Amino acid sequence: MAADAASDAEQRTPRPGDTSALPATPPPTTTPQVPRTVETTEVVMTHEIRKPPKRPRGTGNLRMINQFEFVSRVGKGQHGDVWLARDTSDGGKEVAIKAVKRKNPKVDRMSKLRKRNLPTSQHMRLTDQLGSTEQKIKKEIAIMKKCKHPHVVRLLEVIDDQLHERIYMVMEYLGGGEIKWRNSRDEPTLRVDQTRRICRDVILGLEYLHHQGIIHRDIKPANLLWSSDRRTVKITDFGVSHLSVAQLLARHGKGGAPLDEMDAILMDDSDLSKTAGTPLFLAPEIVADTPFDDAGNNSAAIPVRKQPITKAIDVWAFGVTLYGLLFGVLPFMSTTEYDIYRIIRHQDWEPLETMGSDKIPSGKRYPPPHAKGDQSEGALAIDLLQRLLEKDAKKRITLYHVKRHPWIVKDLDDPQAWWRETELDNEESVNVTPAETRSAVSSVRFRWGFGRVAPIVSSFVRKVRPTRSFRQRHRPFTDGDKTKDVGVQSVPNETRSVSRRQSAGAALQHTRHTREALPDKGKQPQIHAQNIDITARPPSEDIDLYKIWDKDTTATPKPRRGSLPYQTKRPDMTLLVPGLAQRTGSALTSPRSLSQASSPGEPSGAQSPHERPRSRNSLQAFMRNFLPGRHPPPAPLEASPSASEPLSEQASSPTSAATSLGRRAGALLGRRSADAFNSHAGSRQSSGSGPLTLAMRAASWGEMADYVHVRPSEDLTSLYSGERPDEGLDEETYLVGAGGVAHSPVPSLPSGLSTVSSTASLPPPMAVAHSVAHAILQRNEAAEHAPLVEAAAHSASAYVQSGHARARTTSPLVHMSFHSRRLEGEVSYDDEDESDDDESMFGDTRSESSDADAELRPSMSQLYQEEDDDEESDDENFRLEVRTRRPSASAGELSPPRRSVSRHGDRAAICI
Ligand SMILES: Nc1ncnc2c1ncn2[C@@H]1O[C@H](COP(=O)(O)OP(=O)(O)OP(=O)(O)O)[C@@H](O)[C@H]1O
Repeated sequence: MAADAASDAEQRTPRPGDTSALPATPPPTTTPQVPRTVETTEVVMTHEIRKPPKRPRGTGNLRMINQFEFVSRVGKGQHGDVWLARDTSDGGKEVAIKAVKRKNPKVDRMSKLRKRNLPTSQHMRLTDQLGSTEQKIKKEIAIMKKCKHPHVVRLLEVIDDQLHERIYMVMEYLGGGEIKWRNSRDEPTLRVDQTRRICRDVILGLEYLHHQGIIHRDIKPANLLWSSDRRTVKITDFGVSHLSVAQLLARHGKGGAPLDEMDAILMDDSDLSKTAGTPLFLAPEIVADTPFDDAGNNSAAIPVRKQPITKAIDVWAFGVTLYGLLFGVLPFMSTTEYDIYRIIRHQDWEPLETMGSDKIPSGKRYPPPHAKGDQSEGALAIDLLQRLLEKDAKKRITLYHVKRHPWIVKDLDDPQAWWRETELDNEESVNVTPAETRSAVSSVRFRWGFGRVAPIVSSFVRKVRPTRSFRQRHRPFTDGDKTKDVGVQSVPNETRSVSRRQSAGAALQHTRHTREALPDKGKQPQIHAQNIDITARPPSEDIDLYKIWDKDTTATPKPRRGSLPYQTKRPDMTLLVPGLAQRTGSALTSPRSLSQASSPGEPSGAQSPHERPRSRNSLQAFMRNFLPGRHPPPAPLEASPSASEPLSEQASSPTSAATSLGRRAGALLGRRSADAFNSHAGSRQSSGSGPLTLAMRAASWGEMADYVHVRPSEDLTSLYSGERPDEGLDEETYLVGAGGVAHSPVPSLPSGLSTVSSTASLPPPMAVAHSVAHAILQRNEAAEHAPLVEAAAHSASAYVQSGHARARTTSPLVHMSFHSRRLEGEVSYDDEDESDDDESMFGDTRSESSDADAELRPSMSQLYQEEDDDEESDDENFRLEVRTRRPSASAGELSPPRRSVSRHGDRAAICI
């Protein structure tokens, strides 16, 4: 009996390479005439931020958003941090909350820079417009709302905090964290059988996603999370995922929702042409963009050109992941992005001798294990990898067959039962109706939509800061002006739909594109099937491993024009986008610590005082840490204050408050020169009772006291909130105030240029301009740069004098950075409240320095453009940067907050 069962099981279990043993392709999904809409998730959409309840003293002071209490940060993503939180309305149930900013200029710019280095596609224009942070968040939420599966992380609630322009995505919490698949010696940490179990979970999750028309696009170990008991693995991070309209059409056919009513953004299949995901895990068809190889030959040896981007990219990424889990390294490795693309396209992979932490022999790839009839653990694994890492997407194994591969089911007592139990019930498949799609997006509001006034109002409300009046150009500040206390008390809870301003063109294009592609209802699935691979095909039909792999695909291709391998570029270019740690090499904060300082839901104590706050909220957290007793000043300039002395007490003594706070500001943040700071102690004393006043601030920069307007209420917020951070200060950085140039405010760094005294008799704007020019000239010692630099300085000056900028200068105005001996930057007036920007990102690794490019725009007024418009111009070239710093509240006449770009060209970045 047992023997019969065993032989039955053996018969049922396909042998590796025995294609006949693999189950037949599943029958096509039956197409319902009128697709049934199944509400798969009950994601709560919350637009109201409730005031946290008062809690008795001593019961903790954790930050709350509605009923959720933030506990600790568990991860950091590109768009925001992920927190462990407790749902106080549900017995303290643990949830994960991803807090993302709707707009992230830094990420957007970086992705633009990156995008320019990538192969373009016919859809690039459209996808460019769809690539904003806001757009990604929308898509991620809309996609996650569709998912309810044991192996996909669930979205539970979306909290839309309009006031702070943040979205909180409340998800189920996966306490086991990311899969740790290798140790520091690049050895695998998982046993082979553990890897197999993980794979089974991933296959089920992926199969479900594909069934829903969702292509994940970023499958990798980091996006696979363990449950707390480590029994289950779930797929997370839908940041670049895609909901394929073609796939949905294939499922629902004619009965599907009319496309032109569907959301253009969510359903745009042209989005697939974007290179998204993690480079090392990208499929060959994503990184291939021409029908020719890099040597210009129409090479049949490379079978992956111009292939449609389909769900097969997830299968490839799963293959790379499996390889990583088994061997502790990835199959295709390189230090540069360009090179990795070439390797993925052309290079073969090799298994290591053993796999897993239990070091099971893996065997060789050639001859293929199936040809030898080898059914060992290693042979089966290699066979599966061969099928997964098939460069030709058409020949790549499908998930249906992965699920039935002998290695996957090797340790299952009853694979048939597993297949049966995990089969997706077609009847329960999700359909996306127009209404559902609309609500998936519009229920999260990203802009207020009440006409033309809305942007102005919302912009004002969200940008206004307690100590900043940049937005109040029509209400000049006076000392008695109550508007200094303007804060944001309440925000109308509008429920209008998403503004499509940014993507109106995209929607239009999409509609056209869609209609052209779908001229006739009856042909819909077929037409799309030409572009998008929507049907599972048996992998056995045309897979011949020898045929594919015996071809010589290792010839080094000639680099294409416009896509130079990274290494071939000028070495100094790499200096233009260094990490902060590389650039500063000093007591300044590292990029990591800086980034970790940013958090909307920062629980107290989570930040170090050395970390720069990025937002008003995190600034408050920072300030808490800044209080005496928490973190002693690292480099006291004077005698340390009593650690137990509270801030308020210190503030009551003007001199001591000013001195001690100023000292901490200088020492902790490394922003100001110790010498300058001390030499203006007198000014500091005039600062009144405020914590760190403008007087102190100005004094610390060598500014003249005459220009200082003291506002007692001003505190450190004015210094940091929304202003350009000085995290990038290094020996190449200068800060220029009306009174001169302060160089190297970090004491540990060499000081070359100290002040420019010759500007004392000039009015502040001119002084600034001259200071800039002087500083640059001194630094560069390059006379040939003089005209350019002077032109820049004068233009900056004209800008200031034209009334667009402050009439008076009370704080460091000019921030210049020399990234390298031949520096590139741009001229831009940037009011972004995105303090995590740093000038390095404006360095363009591709642009060649050329005097021909070096010109300032004649009219600075042209610099005033809409925020969205200037994104375009960012792309053009990157030369010299001039940024407008946010003035403080008492800065007098203020300019409207605008930013834009103009160019000219020497290698300096100037921030005004
Ligand atoms: N539901 C969750 N439970 C537990 N930890 C999570 C959860 N979601 C994310 N994390 C942790 O937070 C980290 C960041 O998650 P996120 O999805 O933001 O990653 P990312 O891919 O870098 O982000 P982004 O989409 O912004 O690029 C993850 O690597 C993981 O460690």
